[in-house]
Amino acid sequence: MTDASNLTLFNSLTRQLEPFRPVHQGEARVYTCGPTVYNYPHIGNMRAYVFADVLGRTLSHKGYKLTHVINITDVGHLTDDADAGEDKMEKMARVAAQSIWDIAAHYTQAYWADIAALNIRQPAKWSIATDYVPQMIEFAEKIAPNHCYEIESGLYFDVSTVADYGRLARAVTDEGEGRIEAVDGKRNAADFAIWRKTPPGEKRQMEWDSPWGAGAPGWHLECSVMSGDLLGFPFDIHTGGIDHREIHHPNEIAQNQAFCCTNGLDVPANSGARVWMHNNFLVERSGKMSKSSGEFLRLQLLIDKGYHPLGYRMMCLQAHYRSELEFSWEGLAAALVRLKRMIIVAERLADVEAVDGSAAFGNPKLAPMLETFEKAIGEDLNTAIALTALEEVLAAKKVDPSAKRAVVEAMDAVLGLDLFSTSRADLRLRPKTAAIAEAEIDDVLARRRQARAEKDFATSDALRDELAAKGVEAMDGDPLGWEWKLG
Ligand SMILES: Nc1ncnc2c1ncn2[C@@H]1O[C@H](COP(=O)(O)OP(=O)(O)OP(=O)(O)O)[C@@H](O)[C@H]1O
Ligand SMILES: [Zn+2]
Repeated sequence: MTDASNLTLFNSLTRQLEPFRPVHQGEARVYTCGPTVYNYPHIGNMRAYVFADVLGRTLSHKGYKLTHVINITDVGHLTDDADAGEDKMEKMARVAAQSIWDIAAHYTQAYWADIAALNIRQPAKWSIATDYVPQMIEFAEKIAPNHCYEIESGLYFDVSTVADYGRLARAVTDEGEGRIEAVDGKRNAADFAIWRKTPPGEKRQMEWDSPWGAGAPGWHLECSVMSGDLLGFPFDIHTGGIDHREIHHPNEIAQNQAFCCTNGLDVPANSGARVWMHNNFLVERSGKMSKSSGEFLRLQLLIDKGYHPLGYRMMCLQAHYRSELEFSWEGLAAALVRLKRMIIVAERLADVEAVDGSAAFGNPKLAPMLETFEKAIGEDLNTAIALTALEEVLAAKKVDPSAKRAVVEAMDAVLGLDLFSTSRADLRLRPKTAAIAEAEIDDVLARRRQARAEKDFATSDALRDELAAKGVEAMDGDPLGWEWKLG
């Protein structure tokens, strides 16, 4: 099942599908831009990590030794990606009247809880930006003589000093929205701060001494430094949401070019990563994705409304990562039902022991399904088709159950739906607002079953009405075996 030659990925740098060729034989080194921990992540943010997780699982599945790094941005990300505005962390700390360190700790924990709930694997390392400030200063000192200039507000990177600035974004350097901004003394509109000085007379909560005065590193510098330090230039794959293709990643690439040239590294090394991959956005029409709106779409909100988080993972997998995905509650409910169908079949395999890979994968009934799966996932992570292959395996009749279990396990190791550890009952969460406890529902339903068995339909109907009055609908003969839902 591990056919390492069979993986193509869409490289945003070339806008083409390319066969994956690792920098180091048998290894895959991946860096994913992590969250800015100034607030809870919304489910759109989490789509970026589901995507990176599927990429990592696929690389492992194809036989590569994976080293995955995700960072935590706890300093330096401004309210405007185009290098203007206030530090998001400083701003939240001011509004909440709390220390930045407390804010960062709280929202990092909240993010990790979402990571766990979505069955996203732990990376080899979570790199915390504030742990790398000395390395950032060192990196900046190295590239400063040939690529940077100092003005009152900080040390700026001169984008005209590197070849082909912005080729990832395919942007015109000095034009376009978001690129014109008002820092006095900048040489080019696209130049960006790699070190922001604390203005005279002010004191920031997070600041460090540097050759350019007290201040804080720029967000783009952080990712260049952490990825290069932990994975070595060049490494294989750098991921992030599609918005990063426009500013953050072009700026990282410019810094990496400067660093690699300064350090005599090869030309192919100079983008830092060979492949840059971007997930498209999760969108929502009424704007609830934005953290500035009151009730924004957090994973916890989905859970509070009774949707198991793996239903959201399923929703992500149903779309290709490069397509925009529109969020709707109906779509989420449908994804959850689909997951439940799979789990019902998986429960039947619960006590079956999986046979050894080669015996299972050679099974004549399952082999074509496996081939479809391998091809789909190997073609730029086509999870939508991979899911249908998994469903075919689950539905296959007259197949040795141990072979079936082995194949389902192998496929689920890539998709991460956690089919063998999640039960049907786990999936049914009681919404926070429900006026009745589950035990009470179960009790009424048991009495109702008894009444029906005794053909006492008057009592049975009365009990059904009693539940309905509390917002619960009894479901007779539901094909998925759900006995009730909220009406
Ligand atoms: N709606 C979305 N759908 C998918 N990915 C997204 C979406 N919004 C942001 N992302 C990605 O989420 C990841 C985390 O982003 P980050 O924590 O920096 O938040 P952000 O981009 O500042 O979002 P926000 O402005 O809403 O706080 C990044 O890879 C980003 O590209
Ligand atoms: Zn980044």
